[in-house]
Amino acid sequence: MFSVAQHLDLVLAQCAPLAPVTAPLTAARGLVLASPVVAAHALPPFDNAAMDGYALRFADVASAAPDAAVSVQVVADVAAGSAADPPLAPGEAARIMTGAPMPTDADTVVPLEETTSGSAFPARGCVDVMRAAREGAHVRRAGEEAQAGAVVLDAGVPLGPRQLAAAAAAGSSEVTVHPAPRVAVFATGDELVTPGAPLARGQLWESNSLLLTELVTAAGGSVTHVELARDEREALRARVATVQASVDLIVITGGVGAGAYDVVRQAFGDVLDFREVAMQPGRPQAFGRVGGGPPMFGLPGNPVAAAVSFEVFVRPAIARLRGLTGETRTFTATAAEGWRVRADRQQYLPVIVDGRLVRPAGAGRSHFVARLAQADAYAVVPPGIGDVRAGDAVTVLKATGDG
Ligand SMILES: Nc1nc2c(c(=O)[nH]1)N[C@H]1C(S)=C(S)[C@@H](COP(=O)(O)OP(=O)(O)OC[C@H]3O[C@@H](n4cnc5c(N)ncnc54)[C@H](O)[C@@H]3O)O[C@H]1N2
Ligand code: MOO
Repeated sequence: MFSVAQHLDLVLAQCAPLAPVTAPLTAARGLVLASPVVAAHALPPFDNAAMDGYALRFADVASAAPDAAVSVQVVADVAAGSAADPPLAPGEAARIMTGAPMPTDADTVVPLEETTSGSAFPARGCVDVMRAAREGAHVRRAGEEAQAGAVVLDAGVPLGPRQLAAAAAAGSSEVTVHPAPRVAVFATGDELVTPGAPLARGQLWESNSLLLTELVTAAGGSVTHVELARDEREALRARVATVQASVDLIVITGGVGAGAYDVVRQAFGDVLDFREVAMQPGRPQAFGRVGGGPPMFGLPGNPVAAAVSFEVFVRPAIARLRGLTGETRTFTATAAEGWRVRADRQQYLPVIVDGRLVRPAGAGRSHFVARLAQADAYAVVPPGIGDVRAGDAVTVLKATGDG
């Protein structure tokens, strides 16, 4: 029997970050940076106004007060996007809009609310300044957020909405990223039929391929192939051989047991590592490569076992292929009620999370796929701990797709 950690070591040793590619920002969401993003220019690129108002020399209006306004002559108008740099003589000002470049001759912006201009906000003529805070007020300085060449995003960062905005603001149109792993999902089992089709005696509606497709997608993989395979050894080998050149990972469920018709073991028993892992559910596991193919998982067919095996082994493998490091998926919670635990295996019990409390979702049997829908995480109880009592602190593994 192998520990969970030992089996995870075997898996991760076979998974390396995928070779970097260049992607346009618009196609990079969810991908992980392989190279840092550096600022092509200073951020902001030029001194600019932080408020709609008047750009002027502070010295001209330093004495301004509500009862002692100082008049300035507005001689120019600078809109955002304007390349103009109007000269300003002492006592002169330019009307300026938020984001517009500061005239070289000005050092301060007086917001329109601090003048007598009111809603008229004139672009020419005399305006009375009632207050000027300080020299440099309401000016956003070139480079105050980042200097040209500064690292804005480090390698290893996953690109979400805010990171993509930062890359765009830094002047990047494309980024160097690890591509999303392409994943093939196979469900196996002669007893399985498509959901909704009539069931004959001995048949079951197939759910693992959808479960795994959605889990892979939510974990940042790209499912490019989904197939329901029959319990025929040569046919499964042929299908895997056909698909493996065009994917980065293969996930098969069912047929890893020692039963007479367990097709994954029959087809790949000589090339994959078939292991008993000290976990409940998910004890039978298979992993390895077929020929020069990509890493391949044989997960147990019981749906809860497949779901747990995904979180414990497949998700970390996908994270590694994506170039992610240090993904933390666990947190500590308190058991709202107790439950039984087998002492010889690491238990993964589907639980309902309620703030910092967790309680079992359903009975935690490995074929209870309908009740799995109530769970939003798995309580992880290491071997040797024994039963959990109400009030105990427990480690909880987040379920993919629930944040
Ligand atoms: N004699 C023993 N029998 C079993 C053992 C054992 O140690 N000795 N282990 C049990 C455990 S634990 C598990 S888990 C399963 C693993 O077996 P397989 O991976 O070969 O899974 P299957 O036999 O193919 O299926 C198990 C169960 O799950 C249903 N299933 C399978 N695939 C799907 C799917 N895509 N969608 C929905 N349901 C699926 C299948 O119909 C079976 O009911 O072995 C135990 N037996
Ligand atoms: O360990 Mo099996 O994986 O319980 O259902």
